[in-house]
Amino acid sequence: MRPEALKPAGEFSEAERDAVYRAIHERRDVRSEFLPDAISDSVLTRILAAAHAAPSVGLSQPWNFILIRDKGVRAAIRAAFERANAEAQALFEGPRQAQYGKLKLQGILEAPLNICVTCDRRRGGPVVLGRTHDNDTDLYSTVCAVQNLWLAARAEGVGVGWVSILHQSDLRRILGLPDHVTPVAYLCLGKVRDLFDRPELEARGWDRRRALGSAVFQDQWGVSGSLPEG
Ligand SMILES: Cc1cc2c(cc1C)N(C[C@H](O)[C@H](O)[C@H](O)COP(=O)(O)O)c1[nH]c(=O)[nH]c(=O)c1N2
Repeated sequence: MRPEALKPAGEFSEAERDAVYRAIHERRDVRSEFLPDAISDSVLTRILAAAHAAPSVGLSQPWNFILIRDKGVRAAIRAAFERANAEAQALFEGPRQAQYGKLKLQGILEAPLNICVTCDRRRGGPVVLGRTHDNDTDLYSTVCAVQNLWLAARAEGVGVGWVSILHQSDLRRILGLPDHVTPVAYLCLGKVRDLFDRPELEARGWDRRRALGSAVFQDQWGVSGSLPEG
């Protein structure tokens, strides 16, 4: 280790801490609220730099960001979504099927910018530190980049919607991805004025957020559902 690379961790002021938590809690998945205005290059660069600062297995930084503005490309993706979405709707039964049909689950054409975040499965060579016993850690790293992007976008007043109702094969064909590159996230981005104050799927009665206590166990699976002590 080069000692000169170490510096005091430094404390966040209360306002800085509040801002971080605000971005986390006020981040939303956006499908309909996109404004048509272009995202400026400086804002986009900051958002992408935040994504690119994500943790990655063995520092392999396996992501790429494909910026998609072309209307023809977006129309092809939108058509692929429509096909996949019809298949998805058929998988739900009873009243859920009709309820699903009423949800808007993408803003591919309304958002001025789409970004496909991909993972290069060869990045870092055949043996990557930390990936030796879990080959999917490159994909997890890429998802970390997506989350950084999503949070930075919130702070910049830019909405992000993740569209996963797409056959990977369609994405590969339309975007010309080589076999060793996996599309991880297809994102729609645009400035927003209004945002839901809670997940839209909750506001529309599809599902509810679960209490933190139901997600936390002590020492073993399911031993208790209480919050950690401390
Ligand atoms: C991996 C993955 C994939 C998808 C999503 C998210 C993630 C993490 N979400 C968004 C999802 O519905 C949303 O995050 C939750 O409903 C919680 O809402 P907020 O993100 O808090 O607004 C999402 N939303 C949507 O309308 N269409 C989609 O295809 C997807 N796909």
